[in-house]
Amino acid sequence: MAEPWAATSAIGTFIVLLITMARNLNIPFPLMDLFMTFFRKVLSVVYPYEQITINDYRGEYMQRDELYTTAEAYLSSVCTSRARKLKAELGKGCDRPLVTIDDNEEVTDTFRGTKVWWYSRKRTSNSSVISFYPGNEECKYYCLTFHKGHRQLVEGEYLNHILKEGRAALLCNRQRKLFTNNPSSSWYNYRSSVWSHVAFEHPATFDTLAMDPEKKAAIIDDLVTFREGKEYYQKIGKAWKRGYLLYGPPGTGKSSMISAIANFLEYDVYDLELTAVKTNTELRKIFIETTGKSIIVIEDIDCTLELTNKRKEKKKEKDDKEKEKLLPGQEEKDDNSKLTLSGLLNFIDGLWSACGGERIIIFTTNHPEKLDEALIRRGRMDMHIELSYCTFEAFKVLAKNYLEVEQHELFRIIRTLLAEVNITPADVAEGLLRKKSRNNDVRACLDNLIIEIQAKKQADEEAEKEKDKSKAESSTQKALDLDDDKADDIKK
Ligand SMILES: Nc1ncnc2c1ncn2[C@@H]1O[C@H](COP(=O)(O)OP(=O)(O)OP(=O)(O)O)[C@@H](O)[C@H]1O
Ligand SMILES: [Mg+2]
Repeated sequence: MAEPWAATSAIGTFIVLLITMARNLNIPFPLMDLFMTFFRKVLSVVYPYEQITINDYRGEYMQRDELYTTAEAYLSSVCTSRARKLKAELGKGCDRPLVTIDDNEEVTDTFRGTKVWWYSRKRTSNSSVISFYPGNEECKYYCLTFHKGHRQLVEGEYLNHILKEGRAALLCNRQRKLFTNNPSSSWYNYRSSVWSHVAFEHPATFDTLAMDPEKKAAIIDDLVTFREGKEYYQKIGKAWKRGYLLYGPPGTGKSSMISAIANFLEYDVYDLELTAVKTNTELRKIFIETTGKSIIVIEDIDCTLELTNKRKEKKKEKDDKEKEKLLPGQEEKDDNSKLTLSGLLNFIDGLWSACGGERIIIFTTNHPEKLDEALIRRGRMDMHIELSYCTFEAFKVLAKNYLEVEQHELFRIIRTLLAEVNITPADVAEGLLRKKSRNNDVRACLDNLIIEIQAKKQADEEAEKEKDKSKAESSTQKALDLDDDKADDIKK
């Protein structure tokens, strides 16, 4: 049997010839119809192929069909080596050109030992109506042709295989994004949406992140387990999401770690600015408009909302008094008209998290002790990660990245100093930076760092002395005040 496309074009030419002949010989239509029915029956015996058409656009509003885009990506990743005519396109949201088979080109693919044929085709409309929608004048489509004996395999498994592999290929090729939420006052403009985005291009990775190697390995292990845990999460009945609380002093790498996680998992980042959110209802809308394979970040959570223990307690007393005056049902309505801790908690572990694929939520703070326990309990913030002052191990990572040195005689002095002084990786990184004034010299950079750490040590010691001095002064003052009180009592 000839290849399907050779047979198809031969049959096509034969039919065109027949119709032309029938017209020339004035053969009546019913007779011709009878002949065609008979011809189709014979054809189904001698030509045992069936085909599925996958159109580029579909529906009343001409949306792009996902099966077409995933098939395109699949063919681009799997079959282009077998095609002779290719085309390259820079798709929307992609950071690399997509090379795929050109129009009117054919390729074959083999799935579980079964051969299938893909034809890329273009149909041009004869209609003179001008359409707003793309694809109305010109429709591209793929014809997937297969032996009729393999119909079940193609419909049941091969198309799903195309979807899965094509989605994975699209994901590899896409430009990742950094989203920020727009103030709700601008949502009602038809052009603006809840989130705006730019390309996410932060270069921080786990290789450039200076921290204890064991801790780093544990975090990477946790992320890999999460990424590969779809079936496991389903089995244990948990939404596929994970929360990380990053805490530590300013400049210890919390934001850098978020970028490292995003680059490692190849996820988008949604940087949620809570101060721009006024109510729980707005928060719900914002969360619902995030997509799967994303990281939702709330930086400096202790500064953005009244979520700290003390403020909450004070407020509780006030709220309790006010609630007593409210009518039944009014309380819930009022909670939705402002942003509350319970509103935030609802969305961390509420229903939203179950839809649309895996998500990670990350909070950062300089003061974890100020946060409400409910907010950071395990199950919400599953892993608490402390980013601390620079240790010698962390310094070695920075030295390797910044100066490309793994050993140096000055490392010994730096090791001793780092054990005594609290200095952030940000300060160490700045001290190591290659500069023209340091002639890009490794020794000059390390010397400069030693000077900086020694200066920090001195400053810390002076601050400590100052603290002791003021402590002593205040206790002397207290003692004096006490003496005065006693003297007054005696006088009385
Ligand atoms: N652990 C680290 N490893 C590598 N570089 C670091 C690290 N910590 C800080 N840096 C450097 O310092 C800069 C500031 O760090 P980063 O913004 O990640 O700190 P942060 O903990 O988020 O601080 P803040 O609490 O003020 O937001 C980074 O751009 C990076 O160059
Ligand atoms: Mg930060």
